[in-house]
Amino acid sequence: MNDPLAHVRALFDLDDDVVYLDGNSLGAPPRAVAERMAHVVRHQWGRRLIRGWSEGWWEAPQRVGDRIGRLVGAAPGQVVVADSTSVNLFKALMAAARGSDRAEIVVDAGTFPTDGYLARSVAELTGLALRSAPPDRLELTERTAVVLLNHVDYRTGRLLDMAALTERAHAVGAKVVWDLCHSVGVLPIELDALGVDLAVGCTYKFLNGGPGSPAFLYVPTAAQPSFEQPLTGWNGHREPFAMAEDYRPDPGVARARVGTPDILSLLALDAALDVWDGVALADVRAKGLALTAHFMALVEDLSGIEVITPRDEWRGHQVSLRHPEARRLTGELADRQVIGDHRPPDVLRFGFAPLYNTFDETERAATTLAKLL
Ligand SMILES: Cc1ncc(COP(=O)(O)O)c(C=O)c1O
Ligand SMILES: Nc1c(O)cccc1C(=O)C[C@H](N)C(=O)O
Repeated sequence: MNDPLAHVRALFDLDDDVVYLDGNSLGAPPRAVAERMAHVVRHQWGRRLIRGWSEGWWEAPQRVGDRIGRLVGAAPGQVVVADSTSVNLFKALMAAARGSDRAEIVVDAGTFPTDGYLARSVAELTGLALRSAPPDRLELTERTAVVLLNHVDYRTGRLLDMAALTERAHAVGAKVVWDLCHSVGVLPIELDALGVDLAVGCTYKFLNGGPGSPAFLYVPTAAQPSFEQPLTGWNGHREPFAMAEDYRPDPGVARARVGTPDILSLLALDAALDVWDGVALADVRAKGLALTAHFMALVEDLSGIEVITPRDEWRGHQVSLRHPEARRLTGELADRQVIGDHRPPDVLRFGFAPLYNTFDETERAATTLAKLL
């Protein structure tokens, strides 16, 4: 395949003898990050000290949010980078559910656990019921206040139809919150165009922000005045430095902020996002589909292996294989420098990051697995 992204791998600090197929859990470090962090620590923090806050740090959650907005089809002023995905899920679900005269929150069955746990807490706090339903049988009705959906399933890699499901939720007057953890940086997403109500996602996977890099939250402009999130910290205040007694939320997306941002992680993410300059998401998508298709073709007939990732284009950039000895195989692959991961009880997961993974690596991983089996 002609690979328009072949040159991007050189922007990453990777060892060529390691086949890294776990970028869907923790992305690889872009080389620019180490250099930028040294600059931030020595020059911004070191020389500017407290003055850093008025020299770009304070606005960084919105500025970096706008950079992510470009990857998810959100016009400027609608994405903030802050906190963890879990915390942002809580803000989003509470804002969507509280005050509703409807009866239930719906979450897709097989959701990543934190989403389900938080939906449960929000249901308890708001007095709504929580119903878990398979994505192809959601059965949304006028009773549904909000539905929480994982765009790409962390276990199987299945991709949901965001356009159709958002429309279905809206047809019954329900709100939809999308978890984009496994789809941001994978395929073109059109949050504004589809009229998505709220979305969250993490930045340490395909956005390569680094371990624990802050998550993002999308609140569309039209919904901002009514976005009443429960964590009314001073960073979300209209005039944080007025130190006022009463909480008055910022009129814009900054109302989704809570406390002091983790500037070092945020600026590491900012540096990591540079690798996306000049990259077309359509190319990323095409290569991701090709890498995963190639890998599936190489492993599907191996003894004891069942491919559980969809073969059609309704998949993200991971391939999940079921095998009774998944845990042992994942460990033995890692011993041979092929890094994937294991999800209990019996799933081997391989994430393909088109910015740095190659077809040669795909073949090395498949050959190593074949030898082990
Ligand atoms: C779909 C999904 N949602 C949420 C999370 C958790 O996010 P965090 O640990 O940033 O709260 C993850 C991964 O950890 C995930 O895969
Ligand atoms: N967030 C993680 C962490 O803090 C440690 C180890 C792994 C993770 C992950 O991101 C797991 C990932 N969300 C998954 O899809 O399983």
